[in-house]
Formats: sequence, C-alpha cells, structure tokens
Amino acid sequence: MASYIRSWLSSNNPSPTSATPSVIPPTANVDEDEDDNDTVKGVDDDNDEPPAFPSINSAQRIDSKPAVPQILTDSDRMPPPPLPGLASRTPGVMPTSSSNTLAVPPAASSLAVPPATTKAPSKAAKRQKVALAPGHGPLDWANLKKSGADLRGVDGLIKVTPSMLRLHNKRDDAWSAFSGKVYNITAYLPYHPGGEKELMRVAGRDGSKLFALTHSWVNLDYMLDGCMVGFLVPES
Ligand code: HEM
Repeated sequence: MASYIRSWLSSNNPSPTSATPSVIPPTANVDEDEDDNDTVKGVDDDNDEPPAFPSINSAQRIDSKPAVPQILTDSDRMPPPPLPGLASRTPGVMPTSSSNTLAVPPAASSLAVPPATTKAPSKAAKRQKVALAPGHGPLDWANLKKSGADLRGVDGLIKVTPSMLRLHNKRDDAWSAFSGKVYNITAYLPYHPGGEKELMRVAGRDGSKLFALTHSWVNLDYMLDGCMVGFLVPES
C-alpha cells in the first residue's frame, strides 16, 4: 500500500526535486493500513511473525502438517478372531471340552436342581402363628407407652453389667440387651407378635444376635423407647 501511494504520488509529480513540495492528500497518512479494511495485512512488509492464534506449540499447528497416507501391509492388519468352539460342533453331540461354557453343568454345580424342592417341610419347621390376647395388639402397646406408665422400673438410665443383667430373667422381671442398650421387656412380653416364649429366650442376656437373625427390620429402639433401663457395660 505504501509503495502504491508513493508511485501514485511520483506519477502525479514528475519533478520531485521541484522547490514547491507537493501537497500530500490526507489519505496518504494511512499508510500502515490501521483502518483500511480492504487491505491484506503483511503482504508488503517483512514481518514474518505468526499470528497469536493458534499458539506456536498448539495441537492445531502440529496436526495441520499434511498427512502422509499410509498403506497397511498384511502383517500390519489385525489378525482375525479365533473360531468359536461351537463351530466345530457336531449337531446332537455334546462337546466334551470343559472350556465350553454352554455345556450342561456337572451335578455338584450350584445350578443343579435343588433336591429339597420336592420334600414337604417338617412339622417342627412349620411356622406357628402366635395369637395375642385381646387388647394386646400393636396399637394397644403404643397406647400403653403413651399412657405414661412406668415401664422401666428404674430411675434414670443406669450402667448394667452382664452379671446384673442375668438377675432379670423371670417372666415378671425380664431385662434384655440389644446393641449395647438394656431394656426392661417385662411389659412388652404379652404384646410381642412372636409370642412370650420366643421373647423370653433372651431374658437376662444379650439378645442382639437373635433379634437380628429374626427380624432386623423391626425398629426396636422406637418400640421399646419407654422401656430403656440403661447401657450394657463390661464387668468392673
Ligand atoms: C424386645 C425385642 C423384640 C421386639 C421389639 C420384637 C418385635 C417384633 C415385632 C414387631 C414383630 C412383628 C414383625 C412383623 O410382622 O414384621 C415380631 C415378630 C416376631 N418376633 Fe420379635 N421382637 C423382639 C425380639 C424377639 C426375639 C428375641 C425373638 C426370638 C426369636 C423374636 C421372635 C419373633 C418371631 C418368631 C416373630 C414372628 C411372629 C409371626 O409373624 O408369627 N422376637 N417381633
């Protein structure tokens, strides 16, 4: 652009050495193309500085090298997959190879038909539904808890050792420990849906294991909150 203006000026001023300096048109000041949108920057200057984007070490620049097409030879290609075991199978004949996953499992396998399915359950294993006495349903228990009756039998929460716990193993005085908390289960005995007899199995001892094995889903802490005696502690 600058050289173009210079040549234009010289063609309009055949005697550059004349005494009267030529009048330079105002547009001639825009020689570095600052505001000229029609010009291509850097065409006629020596500035080889690359543009700021993409940056010198960017992935775009590295990737923009012309790709050389590669022709794969037979040895470069992936080998074909091995033939499946079933391909060599004779119809109607079970393959003897133990590696075949479709083979019928041996009798000891866990997929074998369980032998007990045809056997009737024994009388002892039959579930005995306990009939609770009238007025001893879950709602009645909830009402008894709300009534404010003393179901603990002690003032405040106390520390209970296993030997102390063992003393409370009678129907009219039964304590039991569940997950480190000791409860007076005496009042609850006639309300237990599993029956008094089952609940008495844990009277005077830690019942956590039996409780968890029977019905871990039962919210014991809530059901017996009014019966809590204290905490089970080791013998001192
Ligand atoms: C003090 C702790 C216990 C509480 C609060 C309690 C509470 C309950 C409750 C609410 C049910 C009815 C569960 C349901 O229908 O899903 C139940 C059922 C039962 N409980 Fe307990 N239980 C306790 C301890 C025990 C213990 C130590 C045993 C001993 C094995 C036991 C044996 C049973 C049995 C066998 C049933 C099934 C009753 C049936 O559905 O016929 N429970 N218990």
